[in-house]
Amino acid sequence: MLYSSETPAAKREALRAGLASGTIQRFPGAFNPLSARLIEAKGFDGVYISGAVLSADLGLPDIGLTTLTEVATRAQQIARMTNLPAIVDADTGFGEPMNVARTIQTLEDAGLAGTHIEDQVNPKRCGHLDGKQVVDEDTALKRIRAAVDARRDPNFLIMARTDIRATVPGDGGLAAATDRAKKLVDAGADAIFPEAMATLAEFEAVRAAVDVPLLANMTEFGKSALFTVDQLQNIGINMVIWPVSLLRLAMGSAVRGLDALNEHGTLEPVLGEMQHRADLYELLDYEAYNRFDTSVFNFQVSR
Ligand SMILES: C[C@](O)(C(=O)O)[C@H](CC(=O)O)C(=O)O
Ligand SMILES: [Mg+2]
Repeated sequence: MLYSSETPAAKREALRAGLASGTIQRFPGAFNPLSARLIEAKGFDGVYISGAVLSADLGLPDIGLTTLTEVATRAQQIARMTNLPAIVDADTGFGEPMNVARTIQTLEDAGLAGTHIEDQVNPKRCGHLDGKQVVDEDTALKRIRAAVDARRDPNFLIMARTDIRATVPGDGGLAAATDRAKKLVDAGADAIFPEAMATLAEFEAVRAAVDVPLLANMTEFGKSALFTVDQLQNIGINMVIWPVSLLRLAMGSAVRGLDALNEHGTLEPVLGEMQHRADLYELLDYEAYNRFDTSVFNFQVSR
């Protein structure tokens, strides 16, 4: 109850072990602390905390409007609800290299297992939109060096994301991405997130270029096709995220529910789409709170 029973240090060790295991680590995106519990209950390996979801949750587009304080606060609320390692999207690191250093220490303090810092200019864009721009190599490497130097727990995962692929048309973009990935690793990045890869062959090219763990972003309606876990595992990807998917599913369901309410004046026809009260209480571990204090849990739920 009250949740996680694992320390942040133990979760970071588990993440490192998972990435070294040879089995791809599956990280769906939690859109709130409760959904992190569901991800754990369903047997996934970790929880991703998306900047796009964090922004959308506030009703904002994903264009660098959220602050470090907002991101760290929400990430802490999510991370502390699960025993799984959680990694959070830190966008461009919230400023210059010294801000990046502060970002890393703040996210360590918030109990995260790791983060990714990208090489877009400020203000950033969703990586799957056209018209985004990246910073020059020197600036990109300085961000990663600052991040690595700032961390106190050597197991806190610092992943470098490069958005350069989609900023250069054709094969030149892929060459730029493999080149930047290598340099980011030399600068100390523990893992690479090559953003907006169009094909499996493109992921394979990055795989051949660097030895560190690689992340694949299976976000829907973007530039990458939706490869399966097996396809990604077979080409040596170490971690896959579905960053916004649970929010999209939940919002899709909310749209259908409101339409049904407009049409029928009751939600009776969509009860099957809903999580039952009993399942919610199970996910919340209501009974553990009962054991703690029987005066709190003094009712029955009927199916
Ligand atoms: C991974 C990502 O950075 C995120 O914030 O979740 C987004 C996802 C998306 O907008 O679909 C990105 O790919 O830029
Ligand atoms: Mg993002």
